[in-house]
Amino acid sequence: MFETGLLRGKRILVTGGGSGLGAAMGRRFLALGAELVICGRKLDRLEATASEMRAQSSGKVTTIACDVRDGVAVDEMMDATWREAPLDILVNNAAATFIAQSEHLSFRAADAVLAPTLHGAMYCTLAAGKRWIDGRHNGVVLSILSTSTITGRAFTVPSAMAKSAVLAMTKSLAVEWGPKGIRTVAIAPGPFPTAGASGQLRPVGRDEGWSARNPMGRTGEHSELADLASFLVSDRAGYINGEMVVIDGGAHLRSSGAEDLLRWTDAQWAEQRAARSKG
Ligand SMILES: CCCCCCCCCCC/C=C/C(=O)SCCNC(=O)CCNC(=O)[C@H](O)C(C)(C)COP(=O)(O)OP(=O)(O)OC[C@H]1O[C@@H](n2cnc3c(N)ncnc32)[C@H](O)[C@@H]1OP(=O)(O)O
Ligand SMILES: NC(=O)C1=CN([C@@H]2O[C@H](COP(=O)(O)OP(=O)(O)OC[C@H]3O[C@@H](n4cnc5c(N)ncnc54)[C@H](OP(=O)(O)O)[C@@H]3O)[C@@H](O)[C@H]2O)C=CC1
Repeated sequence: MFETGLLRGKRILVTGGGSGLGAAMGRRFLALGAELVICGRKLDRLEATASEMRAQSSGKVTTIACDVRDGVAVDEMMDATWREAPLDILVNNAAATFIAQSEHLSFRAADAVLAPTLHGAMYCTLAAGKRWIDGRHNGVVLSILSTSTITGRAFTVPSAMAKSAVLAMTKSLAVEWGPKGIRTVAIAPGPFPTAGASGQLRPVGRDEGWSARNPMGRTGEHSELADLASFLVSDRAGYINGEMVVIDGGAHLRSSGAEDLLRWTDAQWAEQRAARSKG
């Protein structure tokens, strides 16, 4: 789809790059000539993903264990990265979510989603941005958001709030940092099956009709999201700034995707909570 070497010479950090969509984007960036840094909390998973990537590509892959909820750890990760060379592109992909009735959310439960999804994206963006500005280096920040930024989404309220806040950051920094050579862009994916998203959002017994109800009759392919991300972070998209691109087959034009949960009974929710507390 793209010219070979579209991302040659680009150093890209993907947060949460050890699994799911982060790993899919990382693989495509490598194939297009980029050098990749992936971070997450679980070093063993990062290493396993990096080994697979190295087997498929000659590009350089570095892993860093980093909890993006911890600003000090984020600064240390950026220092370690910059010691070799400046990053060119940051992908804010790490996030957390789960379905729950909002009246049952404890403060800790709300923070378990807000901290990685909102604070993590903000800490990484600030840490990369200040280094780019100090070093007069151009940069791109791509944040992976959700169509909940357009529709809102019942039963995943902390995630919808966090993603909307990161969209506000994307638009605000486009104006503030654009003149300093930093582009900020975002993607709002619809349903793209991953172990993380399915585990958190699709417990056994939840409506199975997502594909059928999608205007395109299917969920997204990881390669489709990776293609869009590759274009948006590339110099070919150099005039796109402050925008969020939706990739969902048109699903959000029909519904937020959570309306089936309005039909869940209190007993079903109680069962969901019990399953969680059993681990
Ligand atoms: C519903 C919409 C469908 C529409 C379809 C449209 C397309 C989909 C759009 C999706 C948008 C976003 C998607 C994603 O983000 S997918 C990524 C999913 N991946 C992850 O979440 C990975 C990271 N997850 C985690 O780290 C954990 O799962 C967790 C989020 C739970 C955080 O772990 P942490 O160790 O920090 O937290 P604790 O286990 O210590 O718990 C902290 C408190 O949170 C409470 N909790 C945890 N899970 C639940 C739950 N399922 N329900 C209610 N409460 C929960 C827990 O009890 C703790 O609180 P208390 O101490 O007060 O008990
Ligand atoms: N799949 C889908 O349908 C959709 C996904 N999205 C978004 O796409 C992105 C990727 O999701 P997906 O691939 O599905 O799910 P995953 O669960 O596979 O991805 C989440 C990643 O974030 C990392 N992560 C979570 N918490 C932290 C933390 N505190 N510090 C560092 N890393 C962390 C996880 O690694 P670790 O556990 O090792 O820390 C994991 O690699 C997310 O932003 C999600 O909101 C949006 C809409 C739809």
